[in-house]
Amino acid sequence: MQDTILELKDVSVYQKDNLVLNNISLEIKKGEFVYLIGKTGSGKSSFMKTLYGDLALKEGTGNIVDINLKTMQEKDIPFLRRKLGIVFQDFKLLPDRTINNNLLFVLKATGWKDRTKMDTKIEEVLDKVGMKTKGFKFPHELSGGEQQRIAIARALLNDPELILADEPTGNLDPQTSVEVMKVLQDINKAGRTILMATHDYALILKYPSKTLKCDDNKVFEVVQRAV
Ligand SMILES: Nc1ncnc2c1ncn2[C@@H]1O[C@H](COP(=O)(O)OP(=O)(O)OP(=O)(O)O)[C@@H](O)[C@H]1O
Repeated sequence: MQDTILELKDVSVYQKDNLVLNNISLEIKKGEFVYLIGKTGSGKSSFMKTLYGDLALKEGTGNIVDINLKTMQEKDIPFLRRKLGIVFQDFKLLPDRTINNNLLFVLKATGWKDRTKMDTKIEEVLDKVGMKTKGFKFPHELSGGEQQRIAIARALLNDPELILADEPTGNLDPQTSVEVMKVLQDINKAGRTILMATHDYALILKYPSKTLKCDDNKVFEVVQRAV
């Protein structure tokens, strides 16, 4: 299991009683950058939600960052989330506090106590996304691309073994999308595993990588044609 970050066998994903995805078997290894593509409504978000414990795994077996999704209980979900970094399309920053305080809030909520260590960590993650000088600002004082970089910094706070990014460039213009993508690429080059759901084929062409597709209730790997 050492090099395997995610392994699913015969997994089915349901929304209420509706079958969204069927018979998913796949593996993601440490260090990979994997895209998840598919039409609107094909099940990308439902797939991601199963991985971060928002949808229970009812059929099949799954292991993610050494946690068994099948036997995991409600009380184990915070532990799972701490081993994952999750990035959403709409950033989800707290509007009533500065960037530094957004990050501090997450550290405190995940058990950090030492203020000096917290400040050092915040500086480190802001530096990784090129936002070291913006910590004093409020979210609404930043552009969409900057807010997404902060959301990526937030995802890095607890050194996650896997980053799940659900349409991280969905609200950004093409140029800003490329800038955010460069940040994700750098993070991946530094050794972190990333699974990114996206509609953005231009990004995939610019940064080709292993690609999974949701279609017709299935998830399968697609081979990219050379361009
Ligand atoms: N909370 C819910 N309750 C019931 N059905 C849902 C719920 N969320 C999604 N679905 C259904 O599950 C299917 C898959 O939706 P999902 O959001 O996973 O697709 P998606 O590929 O992420 O779409 P998009 O690209 O638009 O975000 C759709 O048919 C959708 O209507």
